[in-house]
Parts: sequence; structure tokens; C-alpha cells
Amino acid sequence: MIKLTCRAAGRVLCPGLRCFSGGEVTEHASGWIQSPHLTEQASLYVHWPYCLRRCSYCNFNKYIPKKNNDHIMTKCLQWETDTLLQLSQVSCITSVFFGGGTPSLTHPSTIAAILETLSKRMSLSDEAEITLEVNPTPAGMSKLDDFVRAGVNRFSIGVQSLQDEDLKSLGRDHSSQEALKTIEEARRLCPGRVSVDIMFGRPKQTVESWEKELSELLRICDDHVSLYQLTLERGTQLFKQVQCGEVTVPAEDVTAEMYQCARKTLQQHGFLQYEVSNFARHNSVSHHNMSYWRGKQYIGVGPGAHGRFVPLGEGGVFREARTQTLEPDVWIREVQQRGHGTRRRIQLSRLELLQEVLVMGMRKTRGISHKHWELFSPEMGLCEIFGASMDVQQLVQSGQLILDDRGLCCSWDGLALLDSILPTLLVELERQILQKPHRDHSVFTDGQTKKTSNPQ
Ligand SMILES: C[S@@+](CC[C@H](N)C(=O)[O-])C[C@H]1O[C@@H](n2cnc3c(N)ncnc32)[C@H](O)[C@@H]1O
Ligand SMILES: C[S@@+](CC[C@H](N)C(=O)[O-])C[C@H]1O[C@@H](n2cnc3c(N)ncnc32)[C@H](O)[C@@H]1O
Ligand code: SF4
Repeated sequence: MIKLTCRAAGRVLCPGLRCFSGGEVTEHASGWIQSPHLTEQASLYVHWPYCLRRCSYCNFNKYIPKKNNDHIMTKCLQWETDTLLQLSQVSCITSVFFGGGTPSLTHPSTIAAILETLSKRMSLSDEAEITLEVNPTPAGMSKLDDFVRAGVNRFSIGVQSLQDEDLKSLGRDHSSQEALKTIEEARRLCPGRVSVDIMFGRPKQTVESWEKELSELLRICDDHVSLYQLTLERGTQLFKQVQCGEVTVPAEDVTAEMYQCARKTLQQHGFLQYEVSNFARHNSVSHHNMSYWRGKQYIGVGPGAHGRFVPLGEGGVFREARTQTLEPDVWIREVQQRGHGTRRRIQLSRLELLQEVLVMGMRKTRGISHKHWELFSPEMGLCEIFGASMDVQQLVQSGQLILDDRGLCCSWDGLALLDSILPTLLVELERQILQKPHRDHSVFTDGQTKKTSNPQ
């Protein structure tokens, strides 16, 4: 069963990450047929696992390299890309995202090589969004034009804060001035396609200082902003500092105010909020992240990457949740031995898939349209599932939820409370789906719906 670990205003991460990682998806599956038109396209995520140092708050899958592994890592990323693309039923990749870790540490030829592997195997349209995450250090900035030559057409810059003191205490290796320069250079190279990540709820931050910082950011940013509420992650240095009282973070009501004030300020500057943490103007939404929130297929390559796609063979109808081996050296060995480092494959049952579509879709301000839901659940519409529930009705009456002829979505106030709304929706979804078994259940035998523990 899904465990809700994402905070609404928080690190709404890219999908798959927190919400559905590890044992949080049940390891049983029941018969479910995937419509062919949902299987032919996918986005591609490529994970570069290395960083120069550890930021105090970060528990992403990243490692400080003991030696230079760039050459072998590049070869293995190419190899795994090729293997997983072949294993899928995909014929077209719609977007690529190079994340990490710090993918801007790579040589631009690594990016070019992976994109070339991809284009040899299948089509990648000229308009496909190709994002690279960039740490705004002078070294990162100096390579931006080479990254563009390698095929990148969107940059996501990890600014995190514009306060030098905060950057230092968070363990970042850049200054606010360097961040501003990197944004300027990225905008020159990819006008309209530069995003910035900034975190709020940081130690010592006040609503007033956050407002000032946001105005400064708005003066220099491009058309996309991701706002993440700082999450205290177990095992990080920041977590320990807060536990022992060495550092304090703002109280929950203060971070809630920061979130609301940022939403209003961004709106006043022409940004449309399109997801809990994401804001865009001039239609510059992130296509890659949108594909996650729309429950589309994605292929995850590299140590610790996640994917969701229907593999070829074995009936070829079940979407799988795949996780690649976390540790880079082990992952490299596995790729060298068998062409990929998939550590876990779990076939998603119909209920599990609908849970993902619900949780991801409700993060969007527009929520889930009837038409979209129908793609995944042709037999049971949103009204049939949620319309008669007293608990859902209560959320509608209190103004947090909207269920109308367009579909299901959160109101402005409801979006900030998404984490408390989702459990009600998930309980109702489970009740309804289990009450009305899918007619395709009978088509499959147990053998076709089992969890696969031996990755291939
Ligand atoms: C995993 S980082 C990778 C990008 C790049 N290495 C960087 O640091 O900018 C992606 C984003 O996750 C967000 N993030 C990482 N740890 C977080 C935390 N503990 N709470 C909230 N957001 C976090 C940051 O905003 C960061 O830009
Ligand atoms: C926090 S999001 C930031 C996106 C950014 N705000 C943007 O709009 O482009 C990116 C991070 O999520 C993680 N991520 C995204 N997709 C992933 C996947 N399929 N598997 C593993 N990690 C993923 C990576 O750590 C990546 O650095
Ligand atoms: S926040 Fe980014 S740079 Fe810092 S340790 Fe995490 S992945 Fe590396």
C-alpha cells in the first residue's frame, strides 16, 4: 500500500521517488491490461550519481567519487539506456532529464553520447525537452554552451537560496552571485527554458526574509520556478543538527505562510502554478515532470533511477515499477555483466496503477480530467468512484476539493493540504476498485501477475 511521505508544499519530487519507492508499493499484483497507446511513448530519466560534496540536507542517491569514473560511467549509462529501451515497448522518447547527483559535473560529451545511443535506438523528436540539472558553480557555468551543443535545450539550476550565509551553512559550493551569473548565462543560451529550484523553510529563515529573497529571484529568473519546502531527512547532517538543538528550522505554521506568500507573489508576477511546487509563465511548464504527474511511462537509467513502463514479453501488458541498483560501483558491475542494473521489478496491479495516477494527478492544479482518468480506468469513472462518498463530499463542501464536469482537483486552499486530502481519496479508491473487480481479472493466471524478483 502506498505510504504518503511527500509533503504537499514540499519536495514534490519527481515522482516515483518518495511516494512509491522501496517497499511502499505492495508486492502483489492482479490482472490489468495496459492500453497500447499508453505503452508506445515514454520519457527518459538519466541519473548521474556523483557530487563534489554532500549538502547538509540532502539524502538523494549521490556519492563523492574516490577516483574519476567518468569514462566507465558514461559507457554504462549508454549501455543501460540501450538495454532498457529495447526491453520496453516504446518507440518514441518524448523528453529526457539528466538529474542527480550533479550531472553538470559530466563532460558534455557524456550527454551527447547518451543522446546518440538513444537516437540510434528510437525516435527523439527535434522538439523533445532535454533538461540538464546544473549546480551554479563557475565550472558548471563554463560548460553550459557545450551542453547546449551536446543537445540540452533546458536547464534546471539548483539555486536553493540567494543568501550567502545560508548557502554556506547548507554546504553548497556556490555563492548567490555565481547563481545569478549562471542563470543569466543559461537564459542567454536557452531563453524561456531555464528553471530554478529554491528551498524555503530553511534554518533561521523568516517570512520577511523569504519575501525579499523571492523578489530578488523574480528580478533575474526566467519562466519556470520550483519551490521546495526543505524536508528534514533522517541521516542527513541537518537532521542531526536540528535533533541536538544546534540548528532550528521555522515552525510549520511559518512554512505554511511562506508557501502561501510565495504562491501569491509568483501569481502577481505572471506565473501560473501548475503543480504543488511548480510555477511557469509563457507556457514554460516542464514537459518531463508533467509526464510523471500525468502517469505516463518513464524509463529510469543510472544508479538508483526509477522507471515505470510495460516491458516486452511476459504477456506485455503490465506496467512495472523498476528501480536500478543504488551504489554506483555495484551498478557498474551489473551493467557490465548483464547490460543493466535493475535491482527490482514489481508489476503494478490495476489498483496500484490507479493509486499512482491519483496521487500524481492531484498534485497538478488542474487535477485529473474525466478523459484522462478514463485512459487508465475505462470502466469506473471519477464520479462513480468518489461521487457517493460522504468523506469526499465533506472535502467538497469544505471547499478543499472540486468534483465537477471537468474532473477532480484541489481548490487553491486544498492544494496546500493535499497530504491530508489524499488518504481519504485513496481509501475510497481502494474500496470501490476492490468491490468491483476488473473484468480482465479472469483472463490472467496467477503466474502472469506475480512479482518478479529476478530482474532481467
Ligand atoms: C537532488 S537535487 C539535484 C540537483 C543538484 N545537485 C542541486 O543540488 O542543485 C534536486 C533538487 O532537490 C531539492 N532537494 C534536495 N534535498 C531536499 C530536501 N531535503 N528538501 C527539499 N528539497 C530538496 C533541491 O531543491 C534540489 O535542487
Ligand atoms: C527535484 S526534481 C527537480 C526538477 C526541477 N525543479 C525541474 O523543474 O526541472 C529532480 C530530481 O529528482 C530526482 N529524479 C527525478 N526523476 C527521477 C527518476 N526517474 N529516478 C530517480 N530520481 C529521479 C533526481 O534526483 C533529480 O535530481
Ligand atoms: S543537493 Fe545536489 S549537490 Fe547537494 S548533495 Fe544533493 S545532489 Fe549533491
